[in-house]
Amino acid sequence: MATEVAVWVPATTANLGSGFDCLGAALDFGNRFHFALREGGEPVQVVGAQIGGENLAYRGFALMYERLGQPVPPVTLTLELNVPLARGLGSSATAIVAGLRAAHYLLGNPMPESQVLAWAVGLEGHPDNVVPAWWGGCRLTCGERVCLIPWHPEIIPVFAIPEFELSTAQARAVLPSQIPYPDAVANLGALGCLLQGLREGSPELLRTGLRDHLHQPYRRGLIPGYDPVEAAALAAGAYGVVISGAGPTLLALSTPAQADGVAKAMVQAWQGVGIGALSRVSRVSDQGAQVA
Ligand SMILES: Nc1ncnc2c1ncn2[C@@H]1O[C@H](COP(=O)(O)OP(=O)(O)O)[C@@H](O)[C@H]1O
Ligand SMILES: N[C@@H](CCOP(=O)(O)O)C(=O)O
Repeated sequence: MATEVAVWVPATTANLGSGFDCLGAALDFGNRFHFALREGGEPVQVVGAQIGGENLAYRGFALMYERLGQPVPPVTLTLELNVPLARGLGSSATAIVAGLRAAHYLLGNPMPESQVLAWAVGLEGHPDNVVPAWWGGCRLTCGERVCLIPWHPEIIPVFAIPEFELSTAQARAVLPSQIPYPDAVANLGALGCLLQGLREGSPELLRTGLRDHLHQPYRRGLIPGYDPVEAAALAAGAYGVVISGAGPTLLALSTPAQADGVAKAMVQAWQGVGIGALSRVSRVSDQGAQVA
């Protein structure tokens, strides 16, 4: 039996506007988690980075042993993090997927992959970052059904990542428990347009499809600078701007030719309201979580 394993998991951008809690895409950067079993000592030693809250990589790791009725072995966990924490780029999903995948591997892969994925989704609470992190690509999840959504290669995701954090828990706390019927209907139409727009690379369909009525109206107030950053991206030629995951990172979809200009405009707009930000011109990647 192996006693150590490394798992790489991609960052994700979830929701993509109208696909709240069901649509997300894997990106071309990610986190690496190395797990080495020990004979004894404290349950977990973490090396490489400090996580503000609970270490969800260890939580996922321990969950696998618990579900199989086995004692959780002491482990040294080494983190190589490239996904910023609490920014809406799926950091928690990388950790959960890595923990479960690592423990599953070390136990000899005894469970169907679909069961391990379901446990990962259960721990995160929604599938739209965990599922693309697991499989790669852009994925729509509906119950147990997962669809690969074609992503036109001329659509470039451009991220503006502000210096402040916003936890997913905070961003979910502002959502109402009920929404008006017209808002639900508007999102049904928008999601249809978005999926078609992502497939065709159609600017008109993307503009319509990125409009959301379920979460963004309630969350944008948590993101100082949202309005000027959105306006700057649109003026620089973006198809639209949405909150990446639960925020505060903002995602613009752009043509390849305009991507660098959109990135620069978004960062400048954030700086204009006194908030530091970094940009990242990314790609949707086919590569899901990898055990090495
Ligand atoms: N890379 C990581 N490794 C371990 N635990 C993590 C990691 N990223 C996030 N977490 C845990 O998940 C919690 C929730 O993160 P969250 O606000 O959902 O961030 P994000 O939106 O970036 O996924 C964090 O407070 C932390 O306890
Ligand atoms: N659908 C979730 C997505 C959270 O993604 P994260 O990258 O912020 O963890 C939500 O919008 O709450």
